[in-house]
Amino acid sequence: MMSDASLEQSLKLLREEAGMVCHSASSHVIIVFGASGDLAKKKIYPTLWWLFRDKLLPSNTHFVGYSRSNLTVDNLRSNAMPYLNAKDSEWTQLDEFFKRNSYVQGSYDKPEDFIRLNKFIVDNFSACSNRLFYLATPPSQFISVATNLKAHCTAESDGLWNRLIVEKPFGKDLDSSEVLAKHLSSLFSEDQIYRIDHYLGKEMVQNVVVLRFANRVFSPLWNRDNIANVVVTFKENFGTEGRGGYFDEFGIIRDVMQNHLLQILCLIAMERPISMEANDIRDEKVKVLRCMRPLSLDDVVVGQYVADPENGKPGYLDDPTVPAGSITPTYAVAALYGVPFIVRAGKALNEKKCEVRIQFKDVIADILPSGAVHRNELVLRVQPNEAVYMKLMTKRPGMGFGAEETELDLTYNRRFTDLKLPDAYERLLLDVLVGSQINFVRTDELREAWRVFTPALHALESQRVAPHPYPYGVRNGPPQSDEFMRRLGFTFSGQYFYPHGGSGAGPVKQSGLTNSTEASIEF
Ligand SMILES: NC(=O)C1=CN([C@@H]2O[C@H](COP(=O)(O)OP(=O)(O)OC[C@H]3O[C@@H](n4cnc5c(N)ncnc54)[C@H](OP(=O)(O)O)[C@@H]3O)[C@@H](O)[C@H]2O)C=CC1
Ligand SMILES: O=C1O[C@H](COP(=O)(O)O)[C@@H](O)[C@H](O)[C@H]1O
Repeated sequence: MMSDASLEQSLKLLREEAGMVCHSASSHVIIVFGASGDLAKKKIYPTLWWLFRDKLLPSNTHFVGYSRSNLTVDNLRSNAMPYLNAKDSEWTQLDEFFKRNSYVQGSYDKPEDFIRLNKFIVDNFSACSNRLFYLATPPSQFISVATNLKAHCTAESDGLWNRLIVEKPFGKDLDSSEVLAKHLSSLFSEDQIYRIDHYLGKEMVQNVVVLRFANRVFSPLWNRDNIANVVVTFKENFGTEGRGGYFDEFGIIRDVMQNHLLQILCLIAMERPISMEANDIRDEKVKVLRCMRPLSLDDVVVGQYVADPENGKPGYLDDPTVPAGSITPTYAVAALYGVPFIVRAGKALNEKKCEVRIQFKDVIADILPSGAVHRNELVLRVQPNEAVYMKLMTKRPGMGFGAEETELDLTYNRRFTDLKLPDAYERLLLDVLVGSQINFVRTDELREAWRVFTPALHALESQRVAPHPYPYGVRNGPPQSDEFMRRLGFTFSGQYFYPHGGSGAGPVKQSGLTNSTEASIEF
């Protein structure tokens, strides 16, 4: 009788003879599920094109779009065209890119469609292809797509890999996220699953670890003895505008706060990881989350934008894709356990911006006149116009002896000229191709994130808490949010003056100030 080992060896030889074993990949195939959708046209196809154009992809890479719609590659191209930013001089290369594309129409739940997709890949490229599956479908399809992929469409030879990119939202609360996580992990191993949070691919978010751990000046100050509060802000100056169908089911907390802002916060709050390995960094992020107690209703203020007759902008409920009477929050500010950490996110505000603001505790300024000294702030501006600046006090230059608030300013586009920063998706897609999980969310991180937010989300929904109204275009959601932040210790002096223009255009003056002299105090 044959031993198990020799049986396995004989089978291997037979498979090799039949051409079923690959020693290494001869090509890479990137399969986009949900190729007809919004994300595909606005983010995924442009990213693939930029990576192709800049020759950052393995040479023999092919792209297969898959969705239920009856489409052609030409349709994919024209849908994505407005987002590709292709110059006239790049036209030939763009044609080359689309020649590498194909499209397969199929369902997300019928095994025969996935068998057909598999045959398409093997017939048109090679059985020896690494496969990257991008799940850009509505989350309701994740389970059936993953199940069918595993059963009928993965590369099944040693030496090849299958990787799965899963877009957010990863569930709607702790329970639904656990169901999804368990299902995916019954099919694919953790190192095959890439849960994408595109904020982790943004330049300034990537910079947090370097800024914190490569600079001696910050480490002794980075603790609750010196930091009064940390505010992580996400603002958009537009509303849902036709995307209400998706948004209304989730709301701003699930859309932005539980994922993007919490990830940034973890990088700000974590202890030094033992190395830059993906799991060492993610271990530290999980420790931060595990220290946080679950949010209750007292820890949040929610708002919903209403029409502003002065600027003619519509309210959330005026969006025809939003259900009548919806109480879904479009703005939220929450206090997370710790320093405190304040996270806030809102649609239809006065500007588009994402930043981290670290307010240091007040100095004992008893040798200076009262009110002359403002607390230091370190600001990491994620977007727009990446910048790191520290607001601090200096003597006003000249004969006088006034104290003036000014800044140490590292504005990227002034300091790093000719800089082309990669789009977050470009960086993250390359990470997946090289097998780096460093910028992706691990199952236990996700579980902890939902543990923190689920009680408040359930309470808001079960008690039908009405969000506070705020007019489209205001600075910080409903008036209750500034009050909430003040109670948590955030202070705003309103006297700072930045002469060069900031995230917006032109010189920046705070209310009541006309120039830097007025912002200083003589003594
Ligand atoms: N390198 C650069 O480009 C630099 C740019 N600047 C620019 O200078 C300007 C001022 O900078 P900075 O002091 O950091 O930012 P701001 O003065 O705009 O805001 C400081 C903080 O106070 C909040 N705030 C603003 N107004 C009020 C208010 N009336 N009541 C309560 N809170 C308020 C802000 O909230 P909210 O976010 O909601 O407004 C923010 O959290 C900005 O435009 C900035 O971009 C400054 C330094 C460097
Ligand atoms: O994930 C999301 O992010 C976008 C904002 O992304 P950005 O890179 O343009 O800042 C947000 O508009 C959207 O609602 C949300 O789902």
